Amino acid sequence: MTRNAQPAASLFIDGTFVEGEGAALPVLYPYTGEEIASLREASANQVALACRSAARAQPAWAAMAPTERGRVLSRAAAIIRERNQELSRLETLDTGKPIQETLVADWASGAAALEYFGGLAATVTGQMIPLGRDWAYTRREPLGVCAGIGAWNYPSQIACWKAAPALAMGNAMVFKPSEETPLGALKLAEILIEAGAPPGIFNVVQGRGAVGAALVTDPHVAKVSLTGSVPTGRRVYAAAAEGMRHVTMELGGKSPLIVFDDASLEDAVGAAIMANFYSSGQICSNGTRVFLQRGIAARFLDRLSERLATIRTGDPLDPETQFGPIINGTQAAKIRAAITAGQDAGARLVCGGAGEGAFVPPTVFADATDDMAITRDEIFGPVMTTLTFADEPEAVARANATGFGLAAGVFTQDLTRAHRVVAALEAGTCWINAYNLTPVEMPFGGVKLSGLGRENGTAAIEHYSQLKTVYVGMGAVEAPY
Ligand SMILES: NC(=O)C1=CN([C@@H]2O[C@H](COP(=O)(O)OP(=O)(O)OC[C@H]3O[C@@H](n4cnc5c(N)ncnc54)[C@H](O)[C@@H]3O)[C@@H](O)[C@H]2O)C=CC1
Repeated sequence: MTRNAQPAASLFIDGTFVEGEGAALPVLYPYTGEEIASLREASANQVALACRSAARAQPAWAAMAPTERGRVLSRAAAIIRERNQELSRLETLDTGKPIQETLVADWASGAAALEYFGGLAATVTGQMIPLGRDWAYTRREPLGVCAGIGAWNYPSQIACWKAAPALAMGNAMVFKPSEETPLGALKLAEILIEAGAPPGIFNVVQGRGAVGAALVTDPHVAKVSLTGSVPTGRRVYAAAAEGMRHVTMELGGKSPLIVFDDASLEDAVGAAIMANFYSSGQICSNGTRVFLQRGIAARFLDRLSERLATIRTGDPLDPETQFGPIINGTQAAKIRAAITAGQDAGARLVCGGAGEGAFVPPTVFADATDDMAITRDEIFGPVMTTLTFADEPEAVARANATGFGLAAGVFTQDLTRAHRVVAALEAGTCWINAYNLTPVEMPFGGVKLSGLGRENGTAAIEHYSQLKTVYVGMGAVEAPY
C-alpha cells in the first residue's frame, strides 16, 4: 500500500482546500523518514483570510438551534467511526505511533468528543434571577472566532477536543496543527463539511510557530486554546493578553505516580507502563516520576523489567507492533541527551538506554534523586524515573515539589489514604488505581505551570462561551432628579 498521504492542498479555508503561499512544509513518516506529503505554510495574508472567513460564518452558525449544531457534530462523529481504519492509518503515518494505538486512542477519542459536545449543545441554558418586581437572566453566548493550536503527539484528537466544544457553543475555529503532524486536521475539516457544517466554521492553516503567532494576534480571534510546551504557552498567553483574549493552556508536565506498599503490584506496574511508554512516552500527562514506597520498590522494578522485555517494537503499520519511533531526530536526540545526563548524574539504568535511529527504547532509571534533571525536567519521551520514599507525608511533599501540575496518580488499596493523598496533590487531573485514562466525559487540564482552563466534560463549555447578564425592569424608573 502506498504511503503517499498528500492532501488536495495544504490549507482548508471557507469550505475548500487552498494551497499555502508560505514556506515548504515536508511531512515525514517518523519510522522511515520518507516524505509522505509536501505541504506549504499559510502566508500572513492567508491566516487573516481564514480568520475573516470564520468571522463571517460564525453568526449564522451561532443563530442555529443548538440541536441542529449538535446534529452536525454527531454526524461528523459517525463519519469518523465509519472511516476509523483509514483515518488511523493516516494518523500512524503522520505521527509514527503504532496502528494498534491510533485505532483505539486518536480518532476514536475525537469522535467521542464530537458526539459528547454535540449532545451537550442543547442542554446549555441560562439562569433566571428573581429580583422582586424586576428580574434578571443570563445567556451563555459564544465567544466568536477561536484559535486552536496543536501539539504533534495526538494531532487529530487535539483538533477534535478543541473543535467539538467550540463549535457546539456556536463559535467558529481556525486551527493550526503542529508543523510535525499537519494531516489529521485537514481530514476533520473535510468531514465537518460532509456532515453539514457551513463553510468557514472550521478552517485549517498550516505552519510553524510564526504562523501560530500571527493567528493568536489576529483581530478576529477572541480565544486561543493551545496544546504545547510551557515556553510556548508563556508566549501565547502573553500575546493573547494584549487583546484580552480568553485562553485555554494545555501544557507540559512531570507528573508523579505514587505507589504505596499495599498496592496491587501487577496493576501498579501496568499503570506505570501506560504512564510512561504508550505513544513512545510522548504524552503530556505521563507519570514520569514514579515514587515507590520502600517495601515494594525492588519487586516493582523486577516485575517492570520482566514486562518491558516482552514489548514488540517495530513498524508502526504492523498491527502487532506495540512501540513505535520518536516523532523526529531532533526529539530523539533530546531524549538521548536526557538519558545520558541521568547516567552522568549517577542514576542507575534499570533498562533501556539510547537506542538507535528513530527508536529510543523504554528506559527506566532507579536510585534517582529529586534534584536530578531526569526528575525535574519534562523529557517527552519513554523515560521513567523511579524514586523511593518512606511514608505518605514525604511522598506528597516530594510529588508536589515541581513547577508543573498537570496530573498525578496514586496506587494503594487503602481508599481513605487514596482520597487524602489526591486531595493534597497539586495537579489538575488525578487517578486512583488507574493512570492516563482521559474519557471525554471528564474535565482534563493542569494547574501551576501546566496550564489553565479545562478541556472535555461540562467544564469545557465555560471555556468556549461567555455570560451575558440581562436586567429586566418591570415598572417605572425611579430617578432622584
Ligand atoms: N496538556 C496537554 O494536554 C498536552 C501538552 N502537550 C505538551 O506539548 C509539548 C510537546 O508538543 P510540541 O508540539 O513540541 O510543543 P510546542 O510548544 O513546541 O508547539 C505547540 C504548538 O505551538 C505552535 N507554536 C510554537 N510557537 C508559537 C508561538 N510563538 N505562537 C503560537 N504558536 C506557536 C507550534 O507550531 C505547535 O503547533 C510538551 O511539552 C507536552 O507536554 C502535549 C500534548 C498534550
